[in-house]
Amino acid sequence: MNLDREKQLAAIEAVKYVKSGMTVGLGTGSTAAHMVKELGRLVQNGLKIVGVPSSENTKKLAMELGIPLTTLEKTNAIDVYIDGADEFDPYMQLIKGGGGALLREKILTFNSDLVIIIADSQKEVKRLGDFKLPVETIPFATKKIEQSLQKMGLQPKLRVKNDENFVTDEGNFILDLNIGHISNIQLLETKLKQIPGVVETGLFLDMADIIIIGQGETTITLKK
Ligand SMILES: O=C(CO)[C@H](O)[C@H](O)COP(=O)(O)O
Repeated sequence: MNLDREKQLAAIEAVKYVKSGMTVGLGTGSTAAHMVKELGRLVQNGLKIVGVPSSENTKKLAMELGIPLTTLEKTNAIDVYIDGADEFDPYMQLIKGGGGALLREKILTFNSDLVIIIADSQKEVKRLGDFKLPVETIPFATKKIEQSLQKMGLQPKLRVKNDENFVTDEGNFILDLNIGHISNIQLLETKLKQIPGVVETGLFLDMADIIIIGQGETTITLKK
């Protein structure tokens, strides 16, 4: 099974929803990078779009490919947002944030008319929770949040990169939580958001309209 090829096929399929004149939200990660590259190719061939990147990495890639960009504050509406996911379940609920861009990703998702998730076949799970749930936290509060989450049995782990705390594009930290196969995911989201200093979680509940999954040499599409 070639997972990278599956990501690419899902990305190519998703880009078919993009038409000239649209404002397109650009996700982050290796699957989203395939989508940005495909859009770049189409832009070279005359597609007229404006992109809103969800991270500095995606911004850099899109600029290299000649995709015109704007910012969220300057745009009226995002027609379609395309991004990857770390896990999705049969109810189209997601865990995102493995790449650390969950805050901007969730903001773009919330502000988009159509949300398309693209994934390789390994991202599909019966129940969310094998992937460690990323939670973005304000540095000032992170130690205390960590203690609260420890008491909740969620085994928080401060994300580290190159021996330093991982810092998001918004200047925050990330705690990765072991949520297990928790039954009430909505309640967990509510509880996490109630902790002062928690900026956002990687639970994307009821946010995806379409999920396109690469499966071998083909794709499968789930719709809400
Ligand atoms: O949420 C994300 C980044 O914050 C990514 O979409 C998620 O981590 C999937 O990444 P990849 O496509 O590389 O598997």
